[in-house]
Amino acid sequence: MTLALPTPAEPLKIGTRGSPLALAQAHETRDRLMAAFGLPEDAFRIVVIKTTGDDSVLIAADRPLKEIGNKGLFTKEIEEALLSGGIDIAVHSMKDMPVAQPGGLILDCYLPREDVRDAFVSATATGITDLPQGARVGSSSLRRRAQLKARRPDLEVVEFRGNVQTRMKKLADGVASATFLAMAGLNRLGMAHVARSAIEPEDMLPAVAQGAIGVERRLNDPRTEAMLAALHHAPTGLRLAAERAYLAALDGSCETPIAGLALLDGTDLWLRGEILRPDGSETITGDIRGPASDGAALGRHLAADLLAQAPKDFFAWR
Ligand SMILES: NCc1[nH]cc(CCC(=O)O)c1CC(=O)O
Repeated sequence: MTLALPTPAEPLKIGTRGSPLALAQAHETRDRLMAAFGLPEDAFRIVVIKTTGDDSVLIAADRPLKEIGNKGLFTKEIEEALLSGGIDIAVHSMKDMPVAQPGGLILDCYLPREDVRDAFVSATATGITDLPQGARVGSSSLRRRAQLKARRPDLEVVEFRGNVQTRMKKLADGVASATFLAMAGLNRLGMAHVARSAIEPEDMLPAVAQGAIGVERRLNDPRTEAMLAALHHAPTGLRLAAERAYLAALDGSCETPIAGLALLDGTDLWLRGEILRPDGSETITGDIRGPASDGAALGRHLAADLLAQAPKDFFAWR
């Protein structure tokens, strides 16, 4: 079924970062809009926007992510373009999105969620357990670093950034024996074959919103509101409402090793959470079940539960 929509005079401008994954996500969004409304490709224009997060000096490969900070690193310039009318909608990896959007913008359209799992990538080992004693693993994600150290304190973790190709080259050059990538990104790039194994959430709980794409728009823009409403995947929206409320209540940023995942079980949500010390020396976990319509409340309750379990100095490194 195609939906009727007023024919626009101008192509709808879709804003995105320029990385291969960001472009794949922008194309998926465009393709879904074309299919939903029976529109031709030239009804859309994909506009690439460079963000602070794409600045190669600021984001120098050996600079720890936590030094750089993450508040809107990949989103600020894109949101400015939305507000100024340079673009009409913006496509984001929800994993990288701050929990609140700037005034005048709204994020209420999610595409169907991809695989939520982390991929284990290595030429020599099949998974975390068979890495040799003291092996070097590359990751700049505080969550993955902490989760890995919690399971294998003997391993050495080194900073590891860049796109998939860059990271594969670093592995080939022996910079590390293994790394992690999101299965979602690999699938969307048609590169699932580089995953040696997919790590189940029971073994490594993913980041909040991992695998989900969100489409942001201006408030008071009825045309994009109607278009995105038709695209929105409600089950993904219910899951992310719980996960993002949980993250917001923990005041999460990329300085905080936080994991969280909601699954739908009929009309109920099952939300699991984990917070860790950055060195993996302590892990606090919890879960909660309840009606999917109460997702945000479930998220806040789980966050409060984990915070109540945390010893006084648990967040001292913040
Ligand atoms: N922080 C970078 C980032 N943001 C989203 C993804 C992958 C796609 C996703 O999780 O939706 C990645 C790379 C990675 O973790 O491998």
